[in-house]
Amino acid sequence: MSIAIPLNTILQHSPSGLVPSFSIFPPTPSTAVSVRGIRQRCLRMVTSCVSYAQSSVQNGATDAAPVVGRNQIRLGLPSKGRMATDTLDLLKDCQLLVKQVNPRQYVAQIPQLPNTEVWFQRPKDIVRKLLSGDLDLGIVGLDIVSEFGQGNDDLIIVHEALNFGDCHLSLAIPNYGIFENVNSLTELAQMPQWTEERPLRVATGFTYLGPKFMKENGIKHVVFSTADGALEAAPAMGIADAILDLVSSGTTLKENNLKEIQGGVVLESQAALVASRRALTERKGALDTVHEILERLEAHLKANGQFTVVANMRGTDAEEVAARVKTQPSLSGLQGPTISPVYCKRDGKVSIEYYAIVICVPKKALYESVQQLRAVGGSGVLVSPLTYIFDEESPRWSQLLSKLGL
Ligand SMILES: Nc1ncnc2c1ncn2[C@@H]1O[C@H](COP(=O)(O)OP(=O)(O)OP(=O)(O)O)[C@@H](O)[C@H]1O
Ligand SMILES: O=P(O)(O)OC[C@H]1O[C@H](OP(=O)(O)OP(=O)(O)O)[C@H](O)[C@@H]1O
Ligand SMILES: [Mg+2]
Repeated sequence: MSIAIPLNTILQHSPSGLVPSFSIFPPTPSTAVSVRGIRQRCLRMVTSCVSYAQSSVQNGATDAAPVVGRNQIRLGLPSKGRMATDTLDLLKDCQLLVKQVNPRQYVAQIPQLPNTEVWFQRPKDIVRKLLSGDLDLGIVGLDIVSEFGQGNDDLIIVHEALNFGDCHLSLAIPNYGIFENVNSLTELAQMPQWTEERPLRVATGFTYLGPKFMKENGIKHVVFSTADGALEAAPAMGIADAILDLVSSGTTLKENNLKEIQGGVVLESQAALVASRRALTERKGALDTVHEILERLEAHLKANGQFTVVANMRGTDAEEVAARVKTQPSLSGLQGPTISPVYCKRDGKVSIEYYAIVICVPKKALYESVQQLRAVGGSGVLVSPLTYIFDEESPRWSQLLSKLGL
């Protein structure tokens, strides 16, 4: 298997494989950050680039930044792209409003987390900076974590399903010409066209995951090229035979006469909360902060998929009503229904003829649940959105502690 990757890509994609001779962002102790401070830092960066123009370039700090060097916990969020707004919206929904004075200011605060500073970065730089110790936590797509984290043990996925940024990394080929009847990875690999002299040419921005996937699938004669975007044009331009890129709606593939193939999905991705193991174990306050963020995220995301449903039911006592409700599969709620007496006043006397039942139902099962409620005598059904569901303990928190060996 031969792999053709431009030198600059190799440099960017090897967080641990470089021997850099200078640092773009030298690790600095924690400071109160001002716009002037950032400007000065950028100026220092430019000066370094100029005076070391002949040197190799590393993306991020030279060495892993010392964990004891600063007190603030740093959370990296996407500075632009399709993840940026959704990330801020999710945090806002968790009452973690990010206060950014100006969209061009790359540092911000979350008043609810006074020991934490937010740094806006490109997603790939968030992963790089988690590895170099310049960030402690981050929200990025799993695709970027896999591509730029390269299986590094220091990266820990704290929450793998933040419910936005859904896409998958997939191999796609033209739906015409010699590929017309090729519909699987096996069929693609078995095409007689690919030889050592004329390998399958794949265009991709994923120069770590691409070759890894091909190797794992035993595809020998393959060569990779890379570009920064609009990869779907490569086959029609004659630059590549196939592409390996992110797909969400599938429109870009379709519009460029490309198709996905069976067995060609490299990974499924959505936004995730990621942390540096070193930061969580060594930086004071980092574990408490991630616990709070995780609890808020889980409570919000769990509630997001559910409605609270309240209905009145005529009955003789709470147990009898409960027994009737329990005959219906969609009416159990989180831990069974809550049933309380409704006190009515009739002829000057207080009596109990109705019971109020409260359940949480998955949004998708709402109509089915209303029908089931009616079937057992429910009336006056009220439906309202749920904001948070805090479990006794967050399951991901226990998983995190065990990953950290705590
Ligand atoms: N259709 C999609 N195409 C690309 N990324 C997607 C898609 N849907 C969700 N994502 C997620 O959004 C992340 C950011 O993608 P986006 O293209 O917006 O930003 P970027 O890659 O930083 O910018 P650029 O494409 O300019 O390099 C991806 O890494 C992925 O996790
Ligand atoms: O399945 P779809 O919904 O059509 O989305 C997939 C496309 O979106 C992304 O490109 P992006 O918009 O980031 O442009 P880029 O190629 O310039 O990065 C990705 O690289 C695909 O080209
Ligand atoms: Mg893009």
